[in-house]
Amino acid sequence: MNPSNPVRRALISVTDKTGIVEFSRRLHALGVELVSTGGTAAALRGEGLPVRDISDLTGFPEMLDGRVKTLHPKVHGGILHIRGKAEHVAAVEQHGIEPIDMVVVNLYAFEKTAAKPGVLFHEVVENIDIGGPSMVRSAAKNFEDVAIVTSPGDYDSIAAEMESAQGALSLGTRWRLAKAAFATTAAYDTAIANALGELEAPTGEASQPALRDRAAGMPSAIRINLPMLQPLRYGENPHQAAAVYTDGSGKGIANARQLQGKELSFNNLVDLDACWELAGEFDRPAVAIIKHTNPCGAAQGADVRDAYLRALAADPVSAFGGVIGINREVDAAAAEEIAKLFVEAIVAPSFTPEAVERFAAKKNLRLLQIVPAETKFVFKQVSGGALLQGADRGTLGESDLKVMTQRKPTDDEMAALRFAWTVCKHVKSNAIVYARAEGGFGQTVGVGAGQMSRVDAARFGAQKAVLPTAGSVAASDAFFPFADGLEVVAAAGATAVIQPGGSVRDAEVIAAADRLGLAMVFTGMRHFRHG
Ligand SMILES: NC(=O)c1ncn([C@@H]2O[C@H](COP(=O)(O)O)[C@@H](O)[C@H]2O)c1NC=O
Repeated sequence: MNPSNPVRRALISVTDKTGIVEFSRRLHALGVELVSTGGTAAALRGEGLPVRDISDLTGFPEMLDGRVKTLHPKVHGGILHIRGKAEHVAAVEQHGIEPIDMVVVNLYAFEKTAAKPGVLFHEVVENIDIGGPSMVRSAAKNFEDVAIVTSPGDYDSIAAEMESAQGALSLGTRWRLAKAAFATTAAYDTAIANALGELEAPTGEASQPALRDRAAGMPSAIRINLPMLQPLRYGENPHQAAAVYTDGSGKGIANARQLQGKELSFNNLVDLDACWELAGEFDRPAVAIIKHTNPCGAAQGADVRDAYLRALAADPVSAFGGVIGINREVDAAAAEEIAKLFVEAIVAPSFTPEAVERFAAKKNLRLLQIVPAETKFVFKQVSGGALLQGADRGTLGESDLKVMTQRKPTDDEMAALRFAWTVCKHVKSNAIVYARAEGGFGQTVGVGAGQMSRVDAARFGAQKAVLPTAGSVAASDAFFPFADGLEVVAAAGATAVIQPGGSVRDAEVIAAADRLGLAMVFTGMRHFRHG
């Protein structure tokens, strides 16, 4: 096909019929013959469009419950022959094969079907499209002569281009469509392999439900298929290339909507993810200010402004140039305060128009509006392979907390301990978090992050504290192997401690806590965060 060879015949076979009538109408107006499979033909005919049945083109009925409709040499020969090759043209003429210049296909909704609660095994299998991907691949391979349209989002621009070019499409457009088509079939097969990989073996019974036996465990293989959303200027450092990729869900940091500000950097996205995850832990208004993935301040408050001011007060020096995560809509009062500080980026579920107005003067400040996503797995690449683990969704129930000391925490201490423990989960190991809870609203006091020894984490957290550590509480992401870390915490003036417990020297550590007058709670759960 070239500009002087317009599309004469289009084969249309779509499960998602969005926009197909309007697109077909425009093709028909350009003189294109419409050939279609059962349901699609009915939909087009129902709107008064002249359609030729696929069975008329193949000379064969659609059969086997739709398993065989377009799987025929008259279809694939019509798509695949090279128009400029005499032998190909002679062969199709000899066999009465009519050229198909455009294929419009979208596939059986496999993923949607497989995700249906209570779906039967055979229903999942039946929704594996065979004929559709075959046509998509044939047409994409022969992009020099054939156009392949797989996305309803392309209908309008394709029709418009054809209308301005006497029914033809440029090679550039066909190349772009072909690449998108192969990405579509790759993603489709990935989805099938992923879904089937988690199903129990078939029993042959018609009523077998498609249960996922590994729903709570790990996938049998990792097949990642995430298209690039946009290239980034560079990675962690300027000499590293980088880009951001999307799962297409429209949720989470990768898909957050940027309302204003400079181009996002790799480090911005990493830090935004960290602060959103932390702020999102709390039901009350909460703000997390992050530097290098660790919180320099995190707090709850009566409203967003209050939470922000309390988070900032925890370490205003480190907060300079940080990123901020907020778990609530940001209003004008909060924006007014936040705009006084130099920060790189802010992420929140929404911003009032007045808040957006307040930020508008800060042209470089990146504002991101996010739809929360539930992260199921955390992926880490290592040389020669990868590690996959369930996301750290561990939370504390009432019965998980065991008071180990003679003194029980007061209600205020307990509120602060719970807050400190939640923040600690988001701090690089070894982590000690000092916190307090004025009026029940948690606030970090000092954060000792990413130290090679727990005793250093306890020391640095206290040394860095701007707010008084006297009267605070402390959380430790893993057990104290010796009493020394606990002694540092007590020397800093903390009155209560929360930690997993489980050390062979727990008895020693508990005795030290009693000797120092501390209240200490065990959680039975560790929150290491290595990287
Ligand atoms: N079996 C075949 O030959 C075949 N040819 C096309 N399809 C699919 O049938 C669907 C459209 O069916 P209908 O036009 O009947 O609604 C499309 O999603 C298309 O990808 C087929 N179905 C499954 O493999």
